[in-house]
Amino acid sequence: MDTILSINNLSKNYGKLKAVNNLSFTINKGHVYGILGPNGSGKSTTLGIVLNVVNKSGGTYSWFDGTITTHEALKKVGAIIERPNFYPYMSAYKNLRLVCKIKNIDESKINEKLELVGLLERKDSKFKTFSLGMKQRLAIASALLNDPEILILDEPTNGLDPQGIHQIRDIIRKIAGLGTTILLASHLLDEVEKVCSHVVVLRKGENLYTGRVDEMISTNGFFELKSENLEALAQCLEQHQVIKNIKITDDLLTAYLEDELSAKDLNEFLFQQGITLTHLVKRKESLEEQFLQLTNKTDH
Ligand SMILES: Nc1ncnc2c1ncn2[C@@H]1O[C@H](COP(=O)(O)OP(=O)(O)OP(=O)(O)O)[C@@H](O)[C@H]1O
Repeated sequence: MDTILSINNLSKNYGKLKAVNNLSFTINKGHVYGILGPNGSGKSTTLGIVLNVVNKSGGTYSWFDGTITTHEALKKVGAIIERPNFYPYMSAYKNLRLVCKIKNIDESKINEKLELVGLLERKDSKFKTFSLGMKQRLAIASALLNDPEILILDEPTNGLDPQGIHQIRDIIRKIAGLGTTILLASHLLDEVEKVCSHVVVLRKGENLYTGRVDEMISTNGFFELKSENLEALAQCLEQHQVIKNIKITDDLLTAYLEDELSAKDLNEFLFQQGITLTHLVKRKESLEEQFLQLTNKTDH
């Protein structure tokens, strides 16, 4: 598998503050990666380091297996790490034409990228007439002009209205579908869940989880159960080997699983013990619950 970026034990200190603490992860071609963490967890600092705008304190990173210099590598990277900034009185098209001139890119790409972000019809409108969402989409088009190997976005939907958020997420998925690797930083769990295939979870600069988003839900899940006799139900479940522990809240019993157990098998087992359920739902923790668990675990 082609490696786009590998980060090894990367650290950044601001005085005593460890903004990034011994962080390691690898980005492979063709996936959508999320760096997920609350505000101040070190997402922007990490992006700043690999984009060569923030100096690291320790560790290493290498682009494209270290086969080319960082300077050359960054020519294959499209990044938006600040609010989009273009000339307000110039049209979208003319702004992108200027970017092409500066970066020595063929102008023929402009229409294709404007189309991709849904702005082709507005190409002659002045930048200052654009909504925030349109400005962000123009920034994405601009970052894609040189067909980068990877697109890096820092909080791409910050400040946008629901429709704007939806459009940006659709565009990110579309770009990924065309084969571009994506790395996005976000503090929004559902954004990562909806857009990314892989995630690096950060808290106070430390890596709490790295892996596939779907595998992050690593537990076997739990059952939510109700019965007219909760006491008897609880006693019965305690004898079941696969039930790890039980929690009762009002009339709802939650039974956490240590191993695989189907709803059918549990229902049969309870019925044989003379217990009739009035409610049976099998659930897995959402990424949000999992994320909260991960962040709580290290909260001393
Ligand atoms: N130039 C700086 N000088 C001192 N401290 C800094 C500097 N830049 C960032 N920090 C601190 O480093 C930590 C990580 O900040 P960073 O911006 O990387 O986090 P983040 O996860 O991107 O959060 P946000 O979404 O709020 O930007 C924070 O505690 C922040 O205050």
